[in-house]
Amino acid sequence: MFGKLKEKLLQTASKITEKIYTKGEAEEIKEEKKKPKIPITGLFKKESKASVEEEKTEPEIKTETVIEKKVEKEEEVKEEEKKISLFDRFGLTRAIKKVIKKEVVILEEDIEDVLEELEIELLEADVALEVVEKLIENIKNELVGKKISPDDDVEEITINAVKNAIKNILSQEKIDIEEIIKKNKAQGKPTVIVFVGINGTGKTTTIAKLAYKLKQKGYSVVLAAGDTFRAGAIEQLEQHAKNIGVKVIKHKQGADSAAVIYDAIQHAKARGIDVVLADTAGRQATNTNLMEEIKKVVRVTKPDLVIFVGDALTGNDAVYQAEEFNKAVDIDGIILTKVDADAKGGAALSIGYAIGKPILYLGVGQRYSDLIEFDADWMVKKLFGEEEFEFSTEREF
Ligand SMILES: Nc1nc2c(ncn2[C@@H]2O[C@H](COP(=O)(O)OP(=O)(O)OP(=O)(O)O)[C@@H](O)[C@H]2O)c(=O)[nH]1
Repeated sequence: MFGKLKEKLLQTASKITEKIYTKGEAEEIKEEKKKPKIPITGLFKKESKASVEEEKTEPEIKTETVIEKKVEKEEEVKEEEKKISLFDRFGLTRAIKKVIKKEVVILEEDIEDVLEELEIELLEADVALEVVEKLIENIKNELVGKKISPDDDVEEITINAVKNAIKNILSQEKIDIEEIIKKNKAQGKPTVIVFVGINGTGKTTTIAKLAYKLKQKGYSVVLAAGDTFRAGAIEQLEQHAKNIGVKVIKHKQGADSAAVIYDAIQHAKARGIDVVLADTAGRQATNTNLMEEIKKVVRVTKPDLVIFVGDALTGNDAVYQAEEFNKAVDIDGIILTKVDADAKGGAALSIGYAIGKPILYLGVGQRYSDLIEFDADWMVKKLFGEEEFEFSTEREF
């Protein structure tokens, strides 16, 4: 996940580390690493005379056991010797570490060229320009002027500087959908969520995934077939609804989208249903008429949340579309789809910062369970290789 981005960020941290080593005239030292888990000494320890004597006085039947034990111990020793030599061969029991010999104060000129390279690479990874500029500024704020002494762990300082710079970009005010549902439930009303976005980003699919997730959490859900424009959209939503066991409120194709969603809300109120998830037709932000229509849908239905569904594969275009939809209907949050197919990761890093709204979930596949909650720490762990994410290629739709 986010392979390209991860590689560029880790490379930057390591290049800055090398700059500091050079400036601080670093030298290499050998340091003993933690011994492997098995207490090696325990295996080599000469058995005390007494214990050997004891074994000798053991009854005949035990002789076999003593010999077996000795063979077993020798085998363990051989095994361990093999491992030690392997460790030695790869130097895993001894680490080569660099330590700067004198204190270093990082100047902007020390890291300028590394950050210029990073700027180009991030743009190639589909990171929006304003996000690239902010990230570079954040790294400079973290490092320029920083004093590093010979006792400091240079690698840790540089990797943390890049991590903090990323975290700052990803830290938009989070929305807790369940909290909103519970609050509305207490007031006896459904939570209405309208999904907007351009064609083919995965709105219909994402609605089904969220309905599946909410149902698993014990909430009742009804879907509103508000995409009355695209041929087959209503049937597609109905199939998803059937697969996950929720109801769909629909009108004929071509009907007024706001009217369908309005009816779904009345249905939910009448039956005490917790959540209404409303689909809408995909539309280009440049299509003024269709943008006017989505404004009307939001005005009439007064949803608790307007969620923009963006396609991670479209990189900067997803950011542009999010900005346009945000101007038109003031979106509350983002769901980024097809992240499983997006090696670059630029949209995931950019879209929230560009419009100042949080990413709520990521779509990571074509199963109903392939919708995962998003937060800054989660993404930082993925970007800095502290956690891997296993995608599934299984398809449920
Ligand atoms: N790999 C992958 N495919 C996805 C994901 N989310 C949606 N898709 C696929 O994207 C395609 C479009 O999804 P839809 O839900 O039909 O898109 P839409 O936004 O409703 O499209 P319109 O109705 O034209 O607006 C489908 O083939 C989905 O299976 C995802 O997270 N990962």
